[in-house]
Amino acid sequence: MTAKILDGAALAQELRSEFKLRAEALAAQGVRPGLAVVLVGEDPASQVYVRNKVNACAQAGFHSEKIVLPPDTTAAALLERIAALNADPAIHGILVQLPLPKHIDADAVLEAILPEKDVDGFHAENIGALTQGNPRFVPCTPQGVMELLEKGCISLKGQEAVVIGRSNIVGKPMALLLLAAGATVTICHSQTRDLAFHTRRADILVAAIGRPRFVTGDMIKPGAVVIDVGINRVPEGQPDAGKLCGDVDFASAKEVASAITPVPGGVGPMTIAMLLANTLLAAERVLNGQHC
Ligand SMILES: Nc1nc(=O)c2c([nH]1)NC[C@@H]1CN(c3ccc(C(=O)N[C@@H](CCC(=O)O)C(=O)O)cc3)C=[N+]21
Ligand SMILES: [Mg+2]
Repeated sequence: MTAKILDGAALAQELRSEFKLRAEALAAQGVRPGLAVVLVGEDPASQVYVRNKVNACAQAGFHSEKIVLPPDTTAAALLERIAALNADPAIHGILVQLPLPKHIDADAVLEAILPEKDVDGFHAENIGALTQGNPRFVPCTPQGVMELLEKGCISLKGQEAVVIGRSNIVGKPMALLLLAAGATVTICHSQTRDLAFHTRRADILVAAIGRPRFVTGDMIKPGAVVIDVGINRVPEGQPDAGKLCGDVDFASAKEVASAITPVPGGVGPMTIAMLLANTLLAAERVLNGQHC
């Protein structure tokens, strides 16, 4: 058996065409959705991601602003920029690219973004709302995974879902969304005693570990749905060294799973699509006077 591919690139493209129409409808009512992306420092990977986000905005007819600050920017200076964006009526969504330089307290920065402009869904108020089952802005990567599962007609009610990774950005919100959808959820992490014991029980397995090709076919239950959130470089000495790969060893996993997301072309493009979705939502809420 070889797994069905869950094509995130194709679904993201479909969604982005829909967003373009919704943006035009909003613009006709006098509101052009606007996203500000703030990058501190010169990390090459971050520069690529930020460029992709700004390009996606342009393609969908959104207004966007890219704000690039030097690596030695102080927390105070960054907070000042965020305050200005909070007050800017042309900006509906604010994204501060992570990771931030070590001398800046990232949590304090994320809390400074107005919750109604927090299109990443990282503000404590938005995480709290998600936890209580009244989601406002949901973090983009896990939300993109839910869209892919829905598009693939993968039912979650009563299913055993196992998430590897407990980050605030992916693992924890992913687990909350799967729980809300009726799955029985296990969160595994670096201190989990017998990881393969858990992964082999999973009907839905989400890998968000940050280790190239870590999850191999023998760790997967036959027929499981495998979601690969990892974005890594293939280490030297392995086939395709230097290319992009996920946290899942695709070659062995696809022989065991019933459905699987590829890297690239799986979860990554969906993350960007959900960023646009959240920005639209923020702009629509302003138009409708719903400040949540
Ligand atoms: N505040 C904040 N919000 C984020 O959402 C955020 C962040 N910081 N910091 C970094 C991570 C990473 N991330 C990705 C988004 C898209 C792809 C993506 O489109 N990947 C393509 C490949 C891109 C390539 O070729 O490098 C794919 O998987 O097909 C990857 C990674 C968002 N992040
Ligand atoms: Mg994690």
